[in-house]
Amino acid sequence: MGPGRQPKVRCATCGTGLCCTKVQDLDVVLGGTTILENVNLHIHCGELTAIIGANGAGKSTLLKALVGEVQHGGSISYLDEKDLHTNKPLMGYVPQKLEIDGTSPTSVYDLFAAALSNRPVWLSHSPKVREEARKGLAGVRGEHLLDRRLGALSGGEVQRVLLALALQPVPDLLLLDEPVSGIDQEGLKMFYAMVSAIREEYDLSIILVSHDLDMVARYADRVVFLENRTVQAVGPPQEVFGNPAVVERFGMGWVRDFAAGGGPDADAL
Ligand SMILES: Nc1ncnc2c1ncn2[C@@H]1O[C@H](COP(=O)(O)OP(=O)(O)OP(=O)(O)O)[C@@H](O)[C@H]1O
Repeated sequence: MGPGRQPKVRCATCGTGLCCTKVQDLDVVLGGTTILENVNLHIHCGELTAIIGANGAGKSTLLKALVGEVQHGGSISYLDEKDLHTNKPLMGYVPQKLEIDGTSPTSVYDLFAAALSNRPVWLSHSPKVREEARKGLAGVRGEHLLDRRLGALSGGEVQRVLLALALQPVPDLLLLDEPVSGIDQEGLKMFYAMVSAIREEYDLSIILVSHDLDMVARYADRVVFLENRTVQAVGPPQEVFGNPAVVERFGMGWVRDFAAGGGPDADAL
């Protein structure tokens, strides 16, 4: 946890941390189709919660509902240290993909300048803004990307830049939609290592949509399994990966081994 964010108030329901997010009876209807229904979740502060499920299960839609990008029924409430209930936690969001015009002259620094300063991006900025941008990128091992054009970045580099931006300033809730394409295995490992480091450093909730069960087993504190439009299982990885519905969905031998205490081979990750 970061030095400036010491827990003072504990969530009355779970007692695990400073803040938490409660999702109650959430549903989402898009284009006349019910995508999510009756979703109930309690997201704990200081934890990395991974959302897993088959393609089309509604994982990205759940993140979009949390961030307010799609309308939903039910309620999402947030408990924080100041007033105990607020509907406006500070959110950081990294989408699954971002359409970037490959020919655009916009640089990574332009993005940071827009986020960090009140001045129009085409005007010059103080060295302080540049230094803050450099520091932010250094946190995701991306210092060298500062003056690169956005359109010239690889998928993994874009994700790192977006992750650094999502931490300006450090949010209460960090929502990450893992990209399904454009990132190689090394890039994915680096992404998870960075997310894990962020969880260690700051007292915030991280909600991560993931397609990589090995990484989830290794890094997540809590796993949410979505299927048939709702939450089918929630709990620590050990518990959720032992759930018959999860074993059936993913059909992976190690899921059972993991539940039995074996776990994925760390060297293979
Ligand atoms: N705007 C929309 N209008 C209608 N249906 C939509 C809309 N957006 C998403 N959907 C549908 O909602 C369902 C859930 O989509 P979502 O992207 O949330 O799934 P997901 O679990 O994140 O999938 P993936 O693992 O493939 O990324 C899909 O069937 C998708 O086609």
